Amino acid sequence: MFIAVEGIDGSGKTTLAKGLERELGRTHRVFLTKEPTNSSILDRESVNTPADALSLFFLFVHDRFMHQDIIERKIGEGYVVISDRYDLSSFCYQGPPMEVLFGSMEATLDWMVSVSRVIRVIPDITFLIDVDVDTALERLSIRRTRSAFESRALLERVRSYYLHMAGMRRDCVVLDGKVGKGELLRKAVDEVSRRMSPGSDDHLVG
Ligand SMILES: Nc1ncnc2c1ncn2[C@@H]1O[C@H](COP(=O)(O)OP(=O)(O)O)[C@@H](O)[C@H]1O
Ligand SMILES: Cc1cn([C@H]2C[C@H](O)[C@@H](COP(=O)(O)OP(=O)(O)O)O2)c(=O)[nH]c1=O
Repeated sequence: MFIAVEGIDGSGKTTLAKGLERELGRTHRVFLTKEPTNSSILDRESVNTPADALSLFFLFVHDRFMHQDIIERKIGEGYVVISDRYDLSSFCYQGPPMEVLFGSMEATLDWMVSVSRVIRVIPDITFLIDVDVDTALERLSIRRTRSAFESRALLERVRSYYLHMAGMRRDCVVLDGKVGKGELLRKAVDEVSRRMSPGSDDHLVG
């Protein structure tokens, strides 16, 4: 099984991904990973022009193109794979600054989804942790640095892209990120348990 955790910066992805690793790790072999795998992609001053977003989109898709082979291998070895961010991050972060090239969110996403067909390993479940931008930024304010992606206006657009994508993708499960960490984790674990077929033991610790 392949689980992705998505949401705006500060939504609680890393907390949930680690919680899932711990809880699912009681009964399954778990491989926790993240994107970008190549964090030098993030060493940029500005990401707001369409040209910046376009080159970033290709860099992130390339990073994922390589990453999917590792994920596929781990799934084949019987692991439950959890990725902190995956393909929705590219659509939802690079989409807003590129929208001017396509005229609408729908047209932008159509193009991105089409380019992203090179990514053949798609999550069984994508948890989208949905929180309002104020809450997310408040949580991030205790962090030392902020990435160039974390401006309020952009995060509002990113959130609306995420909610739109959730309506388009069958693997997407929207979780209310305002609930406490424990409750959020419980809901996610329940959802995973429901999706794992009852008799299946192919992910069990041997
Ligand atoms: N459900 C939650 N309720 C309250 N605070 C949370 C919750 N989940 C995470 N946090 C806190 O918010 C901050 C950002 O969480 P983190 O998991 O790093 O977010 P992300 O990976 O989405 O940027 C951390 O200080 C974390 O302890
Ligand atoms: C994977 C991916 C990440 N990003 C951005 C979103 C985040 O701001 C940043 C990831 O930074 P990271 O330091 O991993 O942060 P966080 O814990 O906040 O998720 O990269 C994209 O814009 N597109 C992508 O495809």
